[in-house]
Amino acid sequence: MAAADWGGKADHLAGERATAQFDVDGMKVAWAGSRHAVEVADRMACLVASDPVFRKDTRTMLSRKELFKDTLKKAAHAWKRTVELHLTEEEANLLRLYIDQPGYVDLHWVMFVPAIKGQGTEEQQKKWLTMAYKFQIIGTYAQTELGHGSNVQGLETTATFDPSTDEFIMHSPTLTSSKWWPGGLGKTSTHAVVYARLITEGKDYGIHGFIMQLRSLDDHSPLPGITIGDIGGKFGSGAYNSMDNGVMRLDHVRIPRDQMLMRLAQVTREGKYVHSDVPKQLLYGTMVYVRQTIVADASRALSRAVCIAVRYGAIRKQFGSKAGGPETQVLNYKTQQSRLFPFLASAYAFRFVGQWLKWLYTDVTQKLESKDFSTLPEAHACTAGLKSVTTSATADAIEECQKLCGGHGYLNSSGLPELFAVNLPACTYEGDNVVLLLQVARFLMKTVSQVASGKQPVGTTAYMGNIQHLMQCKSVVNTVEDWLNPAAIKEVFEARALRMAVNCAQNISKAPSQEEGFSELSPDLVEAAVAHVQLIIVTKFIEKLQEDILGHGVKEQLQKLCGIYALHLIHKHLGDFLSTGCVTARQGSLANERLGKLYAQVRPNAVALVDAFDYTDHYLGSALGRYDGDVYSALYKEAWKDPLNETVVPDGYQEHLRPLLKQQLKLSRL
Ligand SMILES: CCCCCCCC/C=C\CCCCCCCCCCC/C=C/C(=O)SCCNC(=O)CCNC(=O)[C@H](O)C(C)(C)COP(=O)(O)OP(=O)(O)OC[C@H]1O[C@@H](n2cnc3c(N)ncnc32)[C@H](O)[C@@H]1OP(=O)(O)O
Ligand SMILES: Cc1cc2nc3c(=O)[nH]c(=O)nc-3n(C[C@H](O)[C@H](O)[C@H](O)COP(=O)(O)OP(=O)(O)OC[C@H]3O[C@@H](n4cnc5c(N)ncnc54)[C@H](O)[C@@H]3O)c2cc1C
Repeated sequence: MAAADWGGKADHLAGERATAQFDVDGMKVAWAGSRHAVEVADRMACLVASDPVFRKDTRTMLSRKELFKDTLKKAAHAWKRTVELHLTEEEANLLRLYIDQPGYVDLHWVMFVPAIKGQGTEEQQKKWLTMAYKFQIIGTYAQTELGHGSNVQGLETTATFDPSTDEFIMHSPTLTSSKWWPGGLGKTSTHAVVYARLITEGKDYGIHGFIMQLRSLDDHSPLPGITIGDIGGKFGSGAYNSMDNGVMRLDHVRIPRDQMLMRLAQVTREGKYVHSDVPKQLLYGTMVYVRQTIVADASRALSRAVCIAVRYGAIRKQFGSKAGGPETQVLNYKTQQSRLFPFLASAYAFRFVGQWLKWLYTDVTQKLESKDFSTLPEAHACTAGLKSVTTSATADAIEECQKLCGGHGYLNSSGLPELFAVNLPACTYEGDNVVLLLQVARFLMKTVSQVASGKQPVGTTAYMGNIQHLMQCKSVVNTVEDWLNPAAIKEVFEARALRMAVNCAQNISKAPSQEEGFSELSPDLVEAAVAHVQLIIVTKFIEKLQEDILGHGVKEQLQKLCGIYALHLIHKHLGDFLSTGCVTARQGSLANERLGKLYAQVRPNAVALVDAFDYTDHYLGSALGRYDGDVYSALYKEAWKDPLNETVVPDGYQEHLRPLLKQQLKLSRL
């Protein structure tokens, strides 16, 4: 995007941009995935930024009710624009993305529609998706209950088949079976895919999905037997409070039999339960799909925080030469670089692994269509693990970026508090991160045992097949420069991950039972899972560098960022690398030395590297992260927008402040 599109004002960061040693447009293509992706993203971002309905600069000052209404307005306007402009699915998704306000439409498109696509029969898809695609109905994904979220098999809502009427009776038998959390459920959704225990012929067949109409399509009132509301305010101002996460109780609500999603299993007219030949885990397919999209969200959120902190760090000056010379840009402090540049590298690393994960998901989906279910366990492990590691790292990094921006980072106008509050729940929704890492660990333990019995692992666990070498190899690194070698880096990550997994497997085998061992060792298993996932991220970054990457200096910058990503992990998790004997203390300190050199090389490119994310000022929503770097004017201007500044003398002065001051004055005169 050209500077003029950002307002064409003085560029306080021009000096920083002049020191870049690479082609920023080429980097934009590498980041977005293709020239086409850059072009569409630019067009949609500008469409949103130039439309007054999509303003969000006073969002954190709105009451919950005002914010919710504003979300309804934006969603309706977005749909109107989508129809008027005949936007493609790709364009419409990006439009929603740049509007940047969580709302019911996210659940409708990201969960309700995919759940019906994945679990509905062709006939059911035809009926329900036709209405959903035209927004004649609004849907959500109602799985979690007050008493159970992680343990899906523990859900209590029942769907009891009544053969006398050919209906299911949907019921919440206890307080804890109340549906709790589904986005859009509180006030908006007309329909939902509701997960409930299927009971027929007196037998409980476990959790299945059912399509339910919740509200009247005439006046939006809940249908008989359904009690629905919003679950209340959430963390932070603005942020996820635009979403009406809901609570729902069902009192013997009847739905036709054909509203059970019947791709995985069916109930016949007579009430017989019949299971299809597809694995029952496909019930969890929607979650696999969404976890994959969340990795892309994490890289976006992290890149926004880093963009703000880098640009501000280049503007902000503190302390200077004793002789009264110019003050130092805080970005020049080595401590600032060692805290911030690993996040910059992580943003790129997560972006590339997210692109790969999207490919993996598409590949698995195609295989499933031809009834090849062999890659499902790996897809589950990869989506669960990457969702977990990227969202946890992103939430931590956004919080640290606030600190990196000092006091101004704590202001809502920095954009960081809202960014943190919106992304923090990604560590919990779509599966608590620890629960998901334990799923990865379970997959790893199975793979280790298969390797032990001579089976050759494939895909992201293929490295485990090299067990003879990886269990006893020593890193070849001898000089600082040796840490530039991708093969040397990959080897230590592989050895660390494998040794941690094998240690766990050996310790589990000493326990009285597999289950007890798994439970006792769960903290170690989580660490082994993290090591495996970090290896995937490092590997995919290295593989990205083997592709054709166009643009002067682009590949060189990415090589440096890949080095920073890998070496900062070695530095951070040195305990793992030392205790598993993959690197020595000396090699660890050489890695750290290399890291310092890489930070210095990235420094002149830092602002250009965040420019390559290609974010408009509207999307970034930060006085500190403005493209033109005019930070202080922006902060000053933003302050005056606060409702407290609407009057010079505040409300409450007459009732509370004046009497207090007068009283104290009187007392002092006595
Ligand atoms: C250029 C860029 C363009 C971008 C355009 C993007 C457009 C975006 C537009 C706008 C942006 C808007 C932003 C939207 C962002 C996303 C919105 C996100 C909204 C979030 C809303 C949140 C929703 C939710 O949270 S829904 C509820 C989620 N709940 C959970 O995740 C529950 C977690 N629990 C579980 O998954 C399970 O209970 C469990 C896995 C923990 C345990 O399962 P269980 O059956 O009890 O037990 P287990 O014995 O462990 O497993 C049995 C076997 O099954 C295997 N398995 C488990 N899960 C799966 C699976 N998912 N798939 C495959 N297999 C699975 C498991 O490994 C076992 O196998 P084994 O062989 O027997 O070992
Ligand atoms: C903003 C937001 C939006 C959401 N949207 C939806 C939605 O649209 N639809 C929907 O159905 N749900 C939704 N959810 C619910 C979400 O999916 C659940 O909150 C999530 O799956 C975690 O489950 P839980 O809340 O039961 O946590 P719990 O499982 O109760 O977790 C509590 C703690 O226990 C730990 N723990 C749990 N089990 C284990 C274990 N086996 N081993 C070790 N530790 C364990 C966890 O790590 C965590 O620290 C949403 C949640 C949030 C926060």
